[in-house]
Amino acid sequence: MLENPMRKNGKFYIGMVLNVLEGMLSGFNFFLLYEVMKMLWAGKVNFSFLLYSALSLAGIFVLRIIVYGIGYTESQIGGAAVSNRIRLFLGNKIKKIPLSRFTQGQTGQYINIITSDVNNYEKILTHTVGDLVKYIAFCLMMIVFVGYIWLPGGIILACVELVLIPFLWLSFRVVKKYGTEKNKVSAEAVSSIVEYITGIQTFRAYGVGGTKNKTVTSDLKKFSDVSYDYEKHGIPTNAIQCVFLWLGLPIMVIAASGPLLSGKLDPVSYLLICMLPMLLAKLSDSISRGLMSYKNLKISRDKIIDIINEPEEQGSMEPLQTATHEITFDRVDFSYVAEEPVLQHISFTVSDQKLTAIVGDSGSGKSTILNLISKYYEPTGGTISIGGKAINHVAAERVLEQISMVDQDVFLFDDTIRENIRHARPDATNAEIEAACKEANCDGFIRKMEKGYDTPTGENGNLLSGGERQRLSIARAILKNSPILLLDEATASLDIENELAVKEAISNLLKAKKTVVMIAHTLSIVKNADQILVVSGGRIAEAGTHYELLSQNGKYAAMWKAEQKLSVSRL
Ligand SMILES: Nc1ncnc2c1ncn2[C@@H]1O[C@H](COP(=O)(O)OP(=O)(O)OP(=O)(O)O)[C@@H](O)[C@H]1O
Repeated sequence: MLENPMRKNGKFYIGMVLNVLEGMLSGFNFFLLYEVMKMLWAGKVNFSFLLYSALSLAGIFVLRIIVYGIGYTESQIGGAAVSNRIRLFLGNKIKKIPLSRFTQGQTGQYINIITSDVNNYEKILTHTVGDLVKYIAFCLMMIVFVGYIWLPGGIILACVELVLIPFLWLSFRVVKKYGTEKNKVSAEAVSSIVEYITGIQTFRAYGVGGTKNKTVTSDLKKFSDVSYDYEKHGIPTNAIQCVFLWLGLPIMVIAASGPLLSGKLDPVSYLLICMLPMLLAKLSDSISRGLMSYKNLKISRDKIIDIINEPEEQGSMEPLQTATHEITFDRVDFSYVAEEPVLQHISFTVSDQKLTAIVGDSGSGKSTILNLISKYYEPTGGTISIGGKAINHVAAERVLEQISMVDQDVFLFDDTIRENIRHARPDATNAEIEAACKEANCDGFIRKMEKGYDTPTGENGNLLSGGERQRLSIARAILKNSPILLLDEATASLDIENELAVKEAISNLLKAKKTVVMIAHTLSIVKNADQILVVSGGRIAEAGTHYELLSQNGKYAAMWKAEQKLSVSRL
C-alpha cells in the first residue's frame, strides 16, 4: 500500500511540543513578576532579590528564544517536508489520472490544488498549528495563574473562554459555506486565466482579446465578490465575540472587589487579576482567528485529499506483447458527454503492417478513433484489440509504448531541439537523433540555426514554424520506431515549401513496415492506402481501397470528385 503523503513527520511533532513549551514559558513570566510585585508592595526588596529576579526573567527569555528557534525550525522543516512529499505524490498521481478527466475546468482545479492549496496546507503545518498550540498553552497558563492567586478568578476566566465555543461554531459555518465557494470560484478563475494566457495569440489575432478579457475579469470579480461575502458574514460574529471576551474585565473587577475589601485579596493580586482579562481577550481573539484560518485552510487539505483519492487508470502493467499489431474495433461505442454518442457500433480491422486511412467530414469522429486506440479515452461499449488482445484491461502506458503519434497539435517542451526529440526514446544517442531528423526532413533547418541541435525551441515550440514543429514530431516518431503509427495528416494549413517537406517526411516515415492509421484531410495522399475508412456521423459509411470506393460511387467518390474539381479550379 502507498504511503499516505499527508502523514506528519517527527520534526513536525517536535516543533509542536516546543511551541507548547514556549507558550508555557511565556505564562511562567507572570508567576515570577507576581512574586516581585508582592515583595515591592511589602517593601522587602533588596538588590540581591532584584538581581535574582532580573536574571531569572532573562534566563526564561533566553530559554524561550532557544525553544522558539528550535521549535520554529523544526516545524518549518517538518511542515515543508510534508508539503514536499505531497507535491511529489500529486505530480505522480496526475500521471495516473485518466486523461478524460483533464477537461478545461478540471485543469484549473488541478492547478489550483497543486499550487495554491498545497501552499495553504504548508501554511497550516508550518505556521497556523504551531501558533495555535502556543497561544492555547499561554492562555491556559494565564488561567492557571489567576486560579493560583484566586481560584474563583480562574474559574471566571475559564467560563469567559467557553463563550468562544458557540461563536466559533457560527464562524466555522461561515468558513464552510463561503470558504468552499471561494475555493471553487478561485479554481474557475485559474481556468479562465490559463485559457486566456494559452490562447492569447489567437485572441489577439482575431481581435477577441477584449471579450475574453471580460470573461477573466468577470471570473475575478466573482472571486472578489465571494471574498467580500465571506468577510461580510464573518464580521458580525467576530465583533460580538470580541465584546463577550472583553466582558471578562468588568466581571473580574466587580467579582474580585468583595475579597479585596474583606482583605482576602491583597492589592497586588487584585491589580494583576484585573489586568489579565485584557491580555486574555487579545489572546483569545488571536486563537479564534487562528482556528478560523485553520478551518479555512482545511478546505485546501480536503481538496488535496480529493485528488489523492481520485480513481486511477486501471489496467495491467504487464508489457503488451503480441505477435502482430493489427487493430480491431468490435462494435465500439463512445461519447464524450453522456447521451451524445460520437461513435456508434463501429467495427473494422486495421491489418498488421498495412496503411489504413480514415477520411470523412469534419466532426465525424476521426480523431476520436485515434484517441481510443491510444487509450486517451475508454470506449463506452464494444472492444478494441491490438494483435488479438483486448486492450481494455491493459494500462494506457503499456499500450502507448506500442504507438507513435504524429498529430496536428505538436507539443514541445521549453528545451533544446535535441532534448525535445529525445523524449521519444530517452536512451537514444545523438547520432540516432540526428539520423531520425534527416529522415524527417528537419536536419537541414536545424543545422542552419545558430546553435544547431542545441537551439532552444521556446515555450511550446513558439520559436519554430508550424511545418518545422510537425517535422520534429515526425522525427520523434521515427526515433521511437514503435510498431503502430497513428498519424493525423494536416498539411493543408502549411505553405507550399513546408507542405512538400512534411509530405516527404511522412513518406519516409511510412517506408518502415508498420501498422499505420492515418487521418487524411486531402484524398490525394491516401490513394495508395491499403484500406480507406470513410467515417460519417460516427459510423463507418464505406470501407475499401481507393478504386473499390470510386466504383461504389458513394460518399468517397463524391469527396474525390469535389477535391479534383477544386484542384483543377485552383490551376
Ligand atoms: N473532448 C471533447 N469533449 C466533448 N466533445 C468532443 C471532444 N472532442 C471532440 N468532441 C466532439 O466529438 C465529435 C467528433 O470529434 P472528432 O475530433 O473526433 O472529429 P474529427 O472527425 O476528427 O474532426 P476534424 O476533422 O475536424 O478534426 C465532434 O462533434 C466534436 O465536437
